Amino acid sequence: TNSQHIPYIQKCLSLAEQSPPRPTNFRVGAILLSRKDNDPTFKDDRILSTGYTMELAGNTHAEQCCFSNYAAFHKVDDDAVASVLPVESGRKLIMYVTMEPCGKRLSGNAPCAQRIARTTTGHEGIHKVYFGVKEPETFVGESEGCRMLTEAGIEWEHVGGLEGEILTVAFAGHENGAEEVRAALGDKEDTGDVS
Ligand SMILES: Nc1nc(=O)c(N)c(NC[C@H](O)[C@H](O)[C@H](O)COP(=O)(O)O)[nH]1
Ligand SMILES: [Zn+2]
Repeated sequence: TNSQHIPYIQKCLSLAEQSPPRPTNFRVGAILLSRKDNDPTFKDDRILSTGYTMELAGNTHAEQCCFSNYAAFHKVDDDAVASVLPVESGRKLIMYVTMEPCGKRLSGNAPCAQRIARTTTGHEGIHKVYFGVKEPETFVGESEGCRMLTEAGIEWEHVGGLEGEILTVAFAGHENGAEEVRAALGDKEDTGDVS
């Protein structure tokens, strides 16, 4: 069941709530952790880094800040973060994000799915990404993040149950945020069963 992932999505949501509201992006929170294989209790999880949208200067994304915070702690440039991520036999690197990592950014900055994929170039890197909601179509239409992760051989999983809370936080800086939340949630119903 995905209930064991909910506490992490909720922690990411608390991070997202620290993000300054803007109409030009979503407020998102991210956590990077190391998890022992075959440990369903998660009691040996090690949080490596966290990030939220615009935590760091400039037009920064939650996942981008998560990596950048980790790179800074280990005194390397952002683009060298893969080289300082832990590689431990019997453990995997896992990321939790309130929203599907972006596959395209209107700003043209490197999308987070690409940043996550790059951790596996020449290194073990991120094994799996859990997120609480697919990216709404507001900025880029049909989201590409999951496809990019799959192409990079990175697993991903949608952890359902908190979509309303996540979208309400994400859209807080938007002119008609509540309406956009309803629309985004409504999209889900369209794709759901037709009972
Ligand atoms: N996963 C994710 N984490 C974030 O921290 C964030 N802000 C977005 N947002 C996705 C959205 O598609 C982009 O915010 C817009 O496409 C505008 O692009 P910029 O953010 O200006 O580069 N998505
Ligand atoms: Zn992003």
